[in-house]
Amino acid sequence: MTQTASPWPAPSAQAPLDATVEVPGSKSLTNRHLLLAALADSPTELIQPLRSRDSALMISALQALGVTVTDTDAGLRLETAPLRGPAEIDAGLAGTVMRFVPALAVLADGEIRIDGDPRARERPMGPVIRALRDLGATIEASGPHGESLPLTIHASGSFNGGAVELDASASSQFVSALMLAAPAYRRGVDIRHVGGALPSLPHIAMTAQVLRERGVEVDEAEARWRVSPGTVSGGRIVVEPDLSNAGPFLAAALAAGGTVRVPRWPERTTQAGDLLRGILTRMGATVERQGDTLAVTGPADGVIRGLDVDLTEGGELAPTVAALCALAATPSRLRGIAHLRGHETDRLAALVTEITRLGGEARETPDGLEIEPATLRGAAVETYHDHRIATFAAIVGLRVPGVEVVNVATTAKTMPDFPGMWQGMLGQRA
Ligand SMILES: O=C(O)C1=C[C@@H](OP(=O)(O)O)[C@@H](O)[C@H](O)C1
Ligand SMILES: C=C(OP(=O)(O)O)C(=O)O
Repeated sequence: MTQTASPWPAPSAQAPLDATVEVPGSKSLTNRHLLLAALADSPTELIQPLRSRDSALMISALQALGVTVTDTDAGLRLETAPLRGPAEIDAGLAGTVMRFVPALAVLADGEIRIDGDPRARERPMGPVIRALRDLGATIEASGPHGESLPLTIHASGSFNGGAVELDASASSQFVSALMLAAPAYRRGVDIRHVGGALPSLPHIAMTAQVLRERGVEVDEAEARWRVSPGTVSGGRIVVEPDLSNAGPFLAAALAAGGTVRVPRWPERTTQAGDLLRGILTRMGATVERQGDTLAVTGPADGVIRGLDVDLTEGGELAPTVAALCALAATPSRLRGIAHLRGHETDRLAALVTEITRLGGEARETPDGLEIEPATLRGAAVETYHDHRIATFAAIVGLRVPGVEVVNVATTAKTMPDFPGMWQGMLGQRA
């Protein structure tokens, strides 16, 4: 990871926006389809996939296990082969790589080592490691209970799968990981979540949806998911734009005024980013579909309304929403997001620290944040290798002069050229 030498001066908006922003492909859909391509019975063609650090890490992981990945004009072509080790896999800071790939790697033949960035070694992994061990995997892992990266999987070329209980209250990705690899397990999986509130249910629905699209049988009940063993079909898959990454651009319409449009907004989707339509409306925006485009217009009087919202389903939207709350005229409460403490950084602590640094007022609650109206001032915002803290700062910077973003390059985790796209939205040259 490269650290930019000097902080990026976040541009302030000089006039109301009038922009159309083409958002790159969804991280969550891209990495799911990449992983499924490794199990498919025929080649997979991904059209408009995300090309970013997280998807590059997934591609490298699959290549290390024997999958052939080729660039095409429209995207990527993947052709699989029997999965094999030995392999060394870098998960970076990608939750989708560090959780999904171990569930795939148990199917390979040989020894597979998986490690990541220093922070990746702190992100929760226990439930997925324990579940794979309960199902018969041999995994050596570090950490106090042998439950964090780095890990070594001793795989034998096939895996039984079966029934397993796990606590997914720290991350929905534990459930998605097992579900995605399950069609290739001899007995599939039958997962029960036992534990506290389960976050990010739309992401589990997305996992079920992509499996079904490829011909796999999935049975969903309350806190229980069964995936039958079976063939995963290949074929041509068009990836939706990343609606969570659209978030900062749509939020810009509230922070700066004017209208921002995002084309190719899906009519129906499992992406949690679709929740933004309701959230931004509650904060004072006018949100409308114009054909396949979503258009968000900021409030005519420029006044952003605070809100009390449960983000259990869309935790990854919290930094974007928090930026608008920090600019809002009334108090806000974000609930249901205790698990954000295990994201790229402890996002609740980071948001409180950075809002405070900007002259705002914010505090942590057991499961979220409270943010009060305040007059903000410019500051150099720390980003903690977290792409969404960087985009949080950019949103605030539209309205507050003198905001700088430390290591804006960290946005490359899920967006190839965030500074260029942001300046393009403002009609400025990068
Ligand atoms: O499965 C996925 O693609 C994701 C699930 C969610 O994880 P958590 O349930 O850990 O929040 C989300 O926040 C993350 O950005 C992507
Ligand atoms: C939590 C996130 O990422 P990850 O997939 O690494 O968990 C995120 O992108 O907001």
